[in-house]
Amino acid sequence: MTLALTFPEIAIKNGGTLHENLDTAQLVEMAIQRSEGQMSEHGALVVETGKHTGRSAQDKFIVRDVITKDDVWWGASNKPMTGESFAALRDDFFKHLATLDDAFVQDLFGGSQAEHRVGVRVVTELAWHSHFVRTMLVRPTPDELAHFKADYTIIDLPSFRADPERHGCRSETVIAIDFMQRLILIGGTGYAGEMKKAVFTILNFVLPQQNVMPMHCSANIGAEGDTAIFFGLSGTGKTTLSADASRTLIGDDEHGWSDTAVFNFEGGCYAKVIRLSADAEPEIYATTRRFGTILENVVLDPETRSLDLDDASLAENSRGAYPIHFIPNASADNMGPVPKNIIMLTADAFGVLPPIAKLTPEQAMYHFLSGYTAKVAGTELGVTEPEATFSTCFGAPFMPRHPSVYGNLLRKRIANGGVDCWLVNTGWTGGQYGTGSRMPIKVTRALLNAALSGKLKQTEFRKDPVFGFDVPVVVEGVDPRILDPRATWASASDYDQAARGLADRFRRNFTQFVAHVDESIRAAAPPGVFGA
Ligand SMILES: Nc1ncnc2c1ncn2[C@@H]1O[C@H](COP(=O)(O)OP(=O)(O)O)[C@@H](O)[C@H]1O
Ligand SMILES: C=C(OP(=O)(O)O)C(=O)O
Repeated sequence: MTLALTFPEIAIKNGGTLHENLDTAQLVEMAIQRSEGQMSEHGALVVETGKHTGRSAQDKFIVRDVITKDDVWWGASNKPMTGESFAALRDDFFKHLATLDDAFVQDLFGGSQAEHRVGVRVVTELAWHSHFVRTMLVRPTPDELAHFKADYTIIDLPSFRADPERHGCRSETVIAIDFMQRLILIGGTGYAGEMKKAVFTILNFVLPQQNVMPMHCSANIGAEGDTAIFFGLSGTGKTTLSADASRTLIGDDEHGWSDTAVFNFEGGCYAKVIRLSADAEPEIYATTRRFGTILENVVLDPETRSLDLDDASLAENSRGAYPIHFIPNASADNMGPVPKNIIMLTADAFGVLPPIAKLTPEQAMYHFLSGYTAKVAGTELGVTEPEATFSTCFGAPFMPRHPSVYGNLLRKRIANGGVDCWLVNTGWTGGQYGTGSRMPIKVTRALLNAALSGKLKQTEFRKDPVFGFDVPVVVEGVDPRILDPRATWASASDYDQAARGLADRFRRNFTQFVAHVDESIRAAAPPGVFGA
């Protein structure tokens, strides 16, 4: 394999400056000087990303001809790019870089467990993107920096405009990964999240070969040293629910499960801040009022510099990025023991799934491969209201290998024993999106507390006739009616129809995995018999 790019190859305009490894204060100052953003009354850096307020999922490519075909899963999420197109793109990226007066470089790690991490050199056009990526990834110690070796290079140029004909892409936006050159090119988008998701994609490619399960999940640790992981697609509550004053936060979005630990890939969190409530999410709310936090697409009063977190006029997907230690009680080393509980979060826009259900190991594998949820408005370009989707592994856009690779790793780990699995609906209750309402965060937290404390599995369950999993009948501190979604709908027959419709969708979606799993997993499909 070719090594990652080295500095001399990164040339900017004659006499221009390559700012290497600037710290937070320097980057914030430069971002403000260059009018990339403004400071809020409490010191957060507030920036706008223009039309790019979410990931450009359709613009992500993997170079095809230099890796063996079987290494990559060419599902809808991974589009192939020829080596020729990538070469042209790479040339044009370097030409574009050479027109810039300056650029920023950060040397960072993806991965907190030293034996499983990758060194990433991130070259950005914008000071605030450099600040973002430094906030989000794992910052090397001075000694590690002195000996830093980049395994991968990311070049991130929002002002670059791709040419679909010449570069073999779809639009002026491009995110292209060449695993052999170990080079990632991100152009034509201001959405900073693309950089962190690119590192996630790298680790999702690399870690299965090291027998580590990479996961789109958050993670925290209870008082007894019991780790919980929360799988979920964007917007299902990984960040919200993992920040819990009674538990130690490992991370909010991307983790590895090795033989010895659950470890965060990152060193920061990326929270959704639209309509953020100080009451329901106090720890996250507090980060919006601190120097060092970056707020993307939050509306700022130009006179008072106060924030309006309720104003979605710039974006529904407004975000706060902050280093993990801004959350009180975060783990010092971004790691915890192997999990005792696995939570699968789903934002069910049909409003038919119960707020919590207990899964057998086979059902857990079935739901992991299915990845049913709703895409939440704004998280991907073009999504304006919740949209039902099956995103395998609860993170299809970031999984370069076949889902069965991740599924088999999960299965092995669950089979080692001592893990309880739960499905949690953070989506709609009392009817589908439009009629019902979003599950109250307080209810979800109460149910999670009961599950994680070990109390919930001791209570009485009923078997759900449509979905086949076990649903608790009574949980202390929770209105029992909300536990039974059918009882929350105005019309039970409408519920039955919607539930059977979702069960059908599950079965249709799963046909793609049938050949990859054994009969016990196939038998974990929703029976869908209610009222039949
Ligand atoms: N019951 C619930 N559980 C979790 N989040 C909820 C719930 N109801 C509403 N929300 C909102 O949904 C969003 C979840 O976003 P986030 O936690 O960032 O998801 P993720 O980290 O999975 O992308 C937040 O804006 C949160 O306030
Ligand atoms: C950053 C992202 O992930 P999440 O929404 O899960 O935080 C994203 O999907 O763009």
